[in-house]
Amino acid sequence: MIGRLNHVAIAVPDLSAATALYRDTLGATVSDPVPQPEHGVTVVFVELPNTKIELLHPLGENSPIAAFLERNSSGGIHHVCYEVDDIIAARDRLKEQGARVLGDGEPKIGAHDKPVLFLHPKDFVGTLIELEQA
Ligand SMILES: C[C@@H](C(=O)O)C(=O)SCCNC(=O)CCNC(=O)[C@H](O)C(C)(C)COP(=O)(O)OP(=O)(O)OC[C@H]1O[C@@H](n2cnc3c(N)ncnc32)[C@H](O)[C@@H]1OP(=O)(O)O
Ligand SMILES: [Co+2]
Repeated sequence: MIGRLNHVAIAVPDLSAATALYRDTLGATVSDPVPQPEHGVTVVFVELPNTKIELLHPLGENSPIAAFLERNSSGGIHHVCYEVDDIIAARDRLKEQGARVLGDGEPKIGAHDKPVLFLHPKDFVGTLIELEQA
């Protein structure tokens, strides 16, 4: 069911410092910061030849990454995003199998203008999973 790795997301305490690290030290192509108010984060995209890295920083009062950054004060890998062909079929199959789909279970439009859903990290060996419709 899951297909390509779309991105790996890293939560960071200082977005401009993390962007400079990826651009200047690691020599990657990075985007400008893109606010995603629906998701409570600001995102910088790092383009790699075979995938993307998302640098995430909290946005607004109730950011879903705030508690994670409190626990991981220097930042850390926050989620991986896998592509699926049909996000509703994937969601229904996962729910049947007992996995917890986060939020209200309805896909939101993600950073790449495609529907996304998140799966509880405790149901997937300690890793938060994002599904994105390809
Ligand atoms: C823009 C978009 C896109 O790419 O299109 C994005 O990515 S938006 C990316 C931001 N959006 C999201 O992440 C949306 C989905 N995420 C969420 O709803 C939340 O982050 C949760 C996954 C529910 C976790 O929230 P929070 O940390 O406040 O809950 P909590 O403190 O009760 O944590 C419950 C347990 O899960 C663990 N836990 C929390 N976040 C985790 C993570 N990212 N990876 C692995 N484990 C994690 C905690 O350590 C804790 O374990 P213990 O009990 O053992 O201590
Ligand atoms: Co993401």
